[in-house]
Amino acid sequence: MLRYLTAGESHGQALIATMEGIPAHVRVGVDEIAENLRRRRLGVGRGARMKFEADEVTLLGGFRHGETLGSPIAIMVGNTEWPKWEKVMAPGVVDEAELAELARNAKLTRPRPGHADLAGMQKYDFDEARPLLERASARETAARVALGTVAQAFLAQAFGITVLSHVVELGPVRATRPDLPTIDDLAAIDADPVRCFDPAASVAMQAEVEACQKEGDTMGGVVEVVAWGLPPGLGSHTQGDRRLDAKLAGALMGIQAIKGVEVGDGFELARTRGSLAHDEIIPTDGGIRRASHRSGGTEGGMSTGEVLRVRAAMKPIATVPRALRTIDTTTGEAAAAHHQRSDVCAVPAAGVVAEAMVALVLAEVALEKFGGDSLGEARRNHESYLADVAARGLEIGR
Ligand SMILES: Cc1cc2nc3c(=O)[nH]c(=O)nc-3n(C[C@H](O)[C@H](O)[C@H](O)COP(=O)(O)O)c2cc1C
Ligand SMILES: C=C(O[C@@H]1CC(C(=O)O)=C[C@@H](OP(=O)(O)O)[C@H]1O)C(=O)O
Repeated sequence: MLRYLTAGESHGQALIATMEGIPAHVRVGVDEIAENLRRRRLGVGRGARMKFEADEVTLLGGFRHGETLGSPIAIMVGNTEWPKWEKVMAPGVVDEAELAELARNAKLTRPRPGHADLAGMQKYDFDEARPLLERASARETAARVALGTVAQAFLAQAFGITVLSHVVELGPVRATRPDLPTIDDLAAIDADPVRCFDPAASVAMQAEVEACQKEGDTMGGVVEVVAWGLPPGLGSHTQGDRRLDAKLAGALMGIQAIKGVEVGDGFELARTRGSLAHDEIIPTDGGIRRASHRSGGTEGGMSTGEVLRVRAAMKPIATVPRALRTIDTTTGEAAAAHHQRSDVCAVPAAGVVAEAMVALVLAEVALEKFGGDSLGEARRNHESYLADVAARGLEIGR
């Protein structure tokens, strides 16, 4: 069983991520985690904070000599900007004078439409947005990317699974994407400023972000996560909450600002006749293959053994510089929503977060199917299952 939690505020001292269930002997180090955190900060449209703040990774538990121990993992991602926020975010009691000073300077009483500010103030009984936005902020996704890196290392080393992502839409611009991207297609995607496969679309997307920034506006978009090397049979048709599709949708919708998820051709399939919507099964030498790849690699809530493809739609950033209408909660009067600094577009970064979430789901369902307290045990269980599937003439031809 895989379970994980994150803690920590956006402008707090650090984020903490813990995870239990990853087998022993998975090789993963600070450098790999730091590299994925670096990827998460990239992309056209990210705000000023991404330039001056750094993620400081410390492995606090669950690792020894570059490998997992099979014990609970604890990772800390430090905020280098903490000294500037020590007073505002002090976890301990602060004296009355200091509290009054903070209130005079920084009370956020004009909640932003589209962010957690207003619903959070209503629900948690706060008279300003600061205590809400701190945890609602997507800064938290750094902790999930750290965990996702460990999940990715486990998937690669135990089963040969690779998980990557790319941007397929940014605002109104759509990329012409390959029906079935290869690992090579997406391996170099970080070199593109919007992490897009299609060079012409990338140029148009960058222009769109620039125009948006000039006009004091913000943007959303769509990312696609692709996973290669899955065996058939991860997830289960037997219960709604065990369906791989349900787990993927839940995990992706758990990312801040994600408002829609599609598995495979998703909504497009709803507009297509059955004769053209499904992936026909064709015999090959000693096995089977599919004539198309519309399902995205799941059927009946289980992986089919084909390439997994899932997309997530991100709404535009809520902190719109051309401030939106709101109220001042101290007076009840109409006001402009608070705005200090912000990303204009964080879709390329959301792709890296989506990769981490898909990897965490795949690690969970793979552990459910194959178990294993050590990497070797998980690997053996996987190999013996594949050998059995092949012996029954049902091997997936590649
Ligand atoms: C990587 C990433 C970066 C984000 N950056 C910002 C930002 O700079 N400003 C902002 O207002 N929202 C940003 N967001 C979105 C907010 O976190 C999100 O709008 C907020 O949590 C409300 O979304 P929800 O309605 O889905 O919870 C970002 C989201 C992600 C995934
Ligand atoms: C810090 C990160 O993203 C932040 C996510 C975020 C939000 O509201 O979600 C708002 C911005 O922070 P601030 O309001 O302090 O400028 C982003 O920079 C990060 O991704 O590491």
